[in-house]
Amino acid sequence: MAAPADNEANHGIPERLAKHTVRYANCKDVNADDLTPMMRHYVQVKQEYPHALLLYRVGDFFETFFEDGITIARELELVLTSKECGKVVGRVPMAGIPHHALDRYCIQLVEKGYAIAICDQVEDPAQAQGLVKREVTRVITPGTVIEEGMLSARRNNFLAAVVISGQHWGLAYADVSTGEFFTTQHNDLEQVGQELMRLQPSETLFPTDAPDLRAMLRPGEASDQLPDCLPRQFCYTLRSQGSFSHTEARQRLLQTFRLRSLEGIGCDHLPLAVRAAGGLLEYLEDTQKDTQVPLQLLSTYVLSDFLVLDHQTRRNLEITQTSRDGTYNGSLLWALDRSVTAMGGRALRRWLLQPLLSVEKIRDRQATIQELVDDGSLRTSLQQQLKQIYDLERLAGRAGSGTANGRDLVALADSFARLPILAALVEAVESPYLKALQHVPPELEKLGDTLRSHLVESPPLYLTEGNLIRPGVNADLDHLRDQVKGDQDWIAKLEPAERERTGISTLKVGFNKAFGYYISISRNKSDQAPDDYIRKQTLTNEERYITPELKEREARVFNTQDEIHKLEYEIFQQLRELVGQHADLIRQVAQGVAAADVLAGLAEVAIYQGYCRPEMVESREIEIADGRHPVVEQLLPAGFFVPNSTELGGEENSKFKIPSGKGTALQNSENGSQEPESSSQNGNSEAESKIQNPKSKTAPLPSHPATLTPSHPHTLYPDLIILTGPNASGKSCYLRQVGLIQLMAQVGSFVPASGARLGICDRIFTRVGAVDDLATGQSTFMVEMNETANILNHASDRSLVLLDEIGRGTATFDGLSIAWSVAEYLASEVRARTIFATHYHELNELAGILDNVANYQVTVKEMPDQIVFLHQVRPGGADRSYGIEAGRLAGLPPTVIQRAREVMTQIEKHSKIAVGLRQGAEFNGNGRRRKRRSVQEDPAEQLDIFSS
Ligand SMILES: Nc1ncnc2c1ncn2[C@@H]1O[C@H](COP(=O)(O)OP(=O)(O)OP(=O)(O)O)[C@@H](O)[C@H]1O
Repeated sequence: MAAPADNEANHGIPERLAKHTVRYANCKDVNADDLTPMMRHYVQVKQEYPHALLLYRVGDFFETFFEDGITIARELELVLTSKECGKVVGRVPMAGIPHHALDRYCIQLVEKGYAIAICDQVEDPAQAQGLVKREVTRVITPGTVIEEGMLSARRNNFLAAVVISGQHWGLAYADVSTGEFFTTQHNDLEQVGQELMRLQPSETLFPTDAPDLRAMLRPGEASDQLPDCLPRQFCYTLRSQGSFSHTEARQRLLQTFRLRSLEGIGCDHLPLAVRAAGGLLEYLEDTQKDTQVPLQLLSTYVLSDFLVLDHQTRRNLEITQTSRDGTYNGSLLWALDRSVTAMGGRALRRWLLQPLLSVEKIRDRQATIQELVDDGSLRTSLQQQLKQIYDLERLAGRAGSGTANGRDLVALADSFARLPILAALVEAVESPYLKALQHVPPELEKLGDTLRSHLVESPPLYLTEGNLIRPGVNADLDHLRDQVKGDQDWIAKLEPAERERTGISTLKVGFNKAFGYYISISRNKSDQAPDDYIRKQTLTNEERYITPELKEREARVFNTQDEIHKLEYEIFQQLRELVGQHADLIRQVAQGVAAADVLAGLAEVAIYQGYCRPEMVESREIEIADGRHPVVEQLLPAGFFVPNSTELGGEENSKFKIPSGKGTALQNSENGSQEPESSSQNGNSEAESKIQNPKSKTAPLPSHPATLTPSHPHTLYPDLIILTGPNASGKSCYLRQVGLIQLMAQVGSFVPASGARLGICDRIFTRVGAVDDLATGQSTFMVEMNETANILNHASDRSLVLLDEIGRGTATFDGLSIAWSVAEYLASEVRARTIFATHYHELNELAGILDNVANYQVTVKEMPDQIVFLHQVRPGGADRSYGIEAGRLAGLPPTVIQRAREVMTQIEKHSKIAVGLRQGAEFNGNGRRRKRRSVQEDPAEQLDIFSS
């Protein structure tokens, strides 16, 4: 036996508890025979749930003892006390929570990544002979929560399972509260982490041979059981290999979904996907006990079915949260979410993280938005109706798992009642997502009628206290209620009747908890009490009596009420089961409602923010006229955002071009060596740019890319844009704006531009200024290089690559050299559509060498004592950085500024670039990109950048 605990250093027990001479802090150290029967039972149950905090019902509290007591006291800031456990064991640590506050405390524990086993009393303590019978009725883990109060309404709560074999992996994930259940398999180990990062699962199951099979690793907790490819910031539950074996997993899937083969759900040939999905189901069976949740039929997906966004890109584009502080406000989701239901909110989040590749599917979404943009009254009526639809997905889940209460079922019935109204509203629509609402399954209408006819309008929160079921539903119930009413009426009339019988006008009938009903007579009249009165209690001024009939009636009222409550609960359970049987159908309808909600919201944003419907094409071009950043423009006062156009990746026979004369139109000249436009000569003043801004809160919405007009058939769009400009001029903003517009378009949304014609991208990559990754001990430069390597190794000519500053974290020459060769490789080998923002003006030389590279700059206006940012993207490379100017404005001492200017002049005078195109970088097939300048023959000279 281990040494008893005696101080804080050993067991983390606060000093005040140590005073109580706690001898054992861990229940494993205690000999169970030395404990009282209840504590022995506690220790036995704890042994079955070593991975969970065991909350053990004692009276009105859920108590925790030993190490769990110490943990919850610390995590929930509760008073840690102790319980006497007999002579041998002495006092043991104890902390408890009131039973009515269970949910509240469970939320906190689950959020901190703990699993909780709830051991409740399963018999009435009043009836119990000896120790009250207790059982674990539920295990709550972060990924299996279904309780409303523990979930965030507008985001999914995913439970994932991962199986790895060599470089191959299978991943299944489910949202137990909504029933979604997916699986996939892939052969690149790097991608498993990316997929987990997309899902942000609350809990991930991982099979292992480790002896401590049920261990739960809280976020950040180290373990040699986890392979390096799994991100450590999630909560992992280690499971035994058994349930993840192919035979067992496959069998479980077939049984659960009553299938003969897995072919129909597309994973028959994906053993790792099957193993992950089967293992996940087994975990649910193991933890959910009586509250087994029905999941929807498993569906198989393929990573490459969707636009691939790696974690960095999701972070850099700030899709669901800002990169600076992780908040929702300021994210793309924040800018676009006008959904009115929780289901819509969750769906939009999923859509943004999984944009589409199919032009057809995108057009279906666009067509729906278009219809809702064109018909404003349809949209507002639709949204009004949608607002009254509750969270069908989760309500169906709670009904299926037997945790729904009366209010949940009434909410479902009310929601079903909205469906025919929605169907009538969309009677004459054309677009696919709205058409889907036209059909209301008759089963749901019938179910709604049943719920309404059975349940009272406002049921109570608790299910065992009656008042749930309407009269006329059940003859027995009506009879029992009549009986109670008869007795209650008799009791109500007793007072006047007894006053008359006894002649005592002050006689009263009262009730208290100890005696129930009684007849009260003041003491000076007590001699007039009739003979059949039985004295029960004497107070200073009154005598209290009962009569045999009063007690008989009273007992009947209580007993019958108990019967009524039981019967009502039974009827309610039948109703709940009936709803549970319809869970799949309800969820199908819910998905249609959620999609319509998302699209109505996107239509609203499109109108109020002046978005256009992008033309989606299969080819490579990205043409955006007067594009805007969807978030920054909402953060700035209306009209302040300066729109900028983009042309990238067009083919030779591109049919459209942005008309010249538009202040910000980008055109690549044939020879790629435009004269950089002097910043101070820029045509548009700041004021002009504001006037040109098409964004207006009330601007009519162009339904087609109106400003894209047929152009010269041989217009060349660059594949790579070198974007220069001073600090804070708007380079990053422009870069992100292009990425966000492309992403929004592939989600099916309209986009912040006056016109857009966009080829489908397979992936969007971004690399923006990194910070040191202290967690992995990587320097800024190494993080940057890792991200860049990932891009170069995975990008294709269908990718969009957005690079913001490469090579800044090392010596200038190293950085410039890397930046140059990365740009060159992307333009000549990969041909990805790329925007490369940089302060290395030397990169502008590349446009003179490669046909598919063009230079653009973000312009500023130089004033005598300040720089005015015009935020306009114009052809040409910036000739200076204004970095020294920025330093001056920031307050660097004049001598430092002066000296910096001298040094810069020297460097500029003595440096030249002597870089040719690297050997072997032949242009591919179409003959469009020709080598402009031959490779320097002398390899030493090729490396000689900035040589004096
Ligand atoms: N098109 C625009 N219209 C109006 N304001 C803009 C525009 N683009 C950027 N801005 C404003 O300018 C600020 C600086 O922009 P951004 O961070 O993109 O500059 P940058 O050129 O990338 O700077 P640095 O080189 O220092 O990283 C933004 O926060 C935004 O408020």
